[in-house]
Amino acid sequence: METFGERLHAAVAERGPLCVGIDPHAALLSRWGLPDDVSGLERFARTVVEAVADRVAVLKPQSAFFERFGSRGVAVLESTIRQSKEAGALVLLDVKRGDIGSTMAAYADAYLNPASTLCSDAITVSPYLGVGSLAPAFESAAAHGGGVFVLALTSNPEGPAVQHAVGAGGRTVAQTVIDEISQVNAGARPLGSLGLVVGATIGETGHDLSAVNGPLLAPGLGAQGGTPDDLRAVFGESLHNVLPSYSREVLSAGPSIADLRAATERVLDGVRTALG
Ligand SMILES: O=C(O)c1cc(=O)[nH]c(=O)n1[C@@H]1O[C@H](COP(=O)(O)O)[C@@H](O)[C@H]1O
Repeated sequence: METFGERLHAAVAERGPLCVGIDPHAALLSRWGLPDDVSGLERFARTVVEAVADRVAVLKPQSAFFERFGSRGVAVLESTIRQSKEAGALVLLDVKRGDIGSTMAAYADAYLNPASTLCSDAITVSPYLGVGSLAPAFESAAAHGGGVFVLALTSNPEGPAVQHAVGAGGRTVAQTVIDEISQVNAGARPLGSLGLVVGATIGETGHDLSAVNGPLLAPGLGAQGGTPDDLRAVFGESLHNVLPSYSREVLSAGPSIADLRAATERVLDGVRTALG
């Protein structure tokens, strides 16, 4: 069985280093002329999948915007995951889960076990109950060829108050997360299956990402003010493992399929140049 790291490496080699987020904000539904209900959600997600799932390496549906419509929204999420995979994109489900280990095992079953209708190629998780509490997700990912992206240095302005806090060993909380994930990924070729989330907006923070040996998801580009030029300062020597992620910057080009594709091409060109 191929690992997620192997599959992601191949997808990026074939399609380029880009993740497009599917974030059906109420404001975007309105901008696209769609109702703010489950039919609008369904049209929005289907259009994004039709426009880009056959050309981008990774699609990242943001679960919150589907959950907002209850079980019918989750049913749309299930079809979005299925259709995206069928068109050849890897699906990174953005759910940012994190809980005690025994509960984490149930989340892993929901999102990483092929028996589930929500099974995705990878998920986002939050490490603030301790990286060790995420072990059931790491184990499920390893068993099923999936991936897990752990929040390390997030793109929002509130992040540093927690993530830059220095612990007993003199390391920041974020560096502890980075180091623990690096240990699990050590030795994997061409890339480990555990990723980190590091926002493109954070600037130079002095954190050491050189040993991660896994994908570095970089949200915060576009709508949150991050630019491809910022990536060098944030990632330094680890630029080759960066997976830039855009949601609103691309989505606001819709509902025209051609315009969504053009926006995707434009951001891909921008990040290719920046990543070198
Ligand atoms: O895990 C994420 O993807 C994530 C982490 C982070 O630090 N910042 C961040 O913005 N995100 C997500 O990335 C997307 C960003 O959307 P845009 O700002 O529209 O590109 C949202 O779905 C966020 O929830």
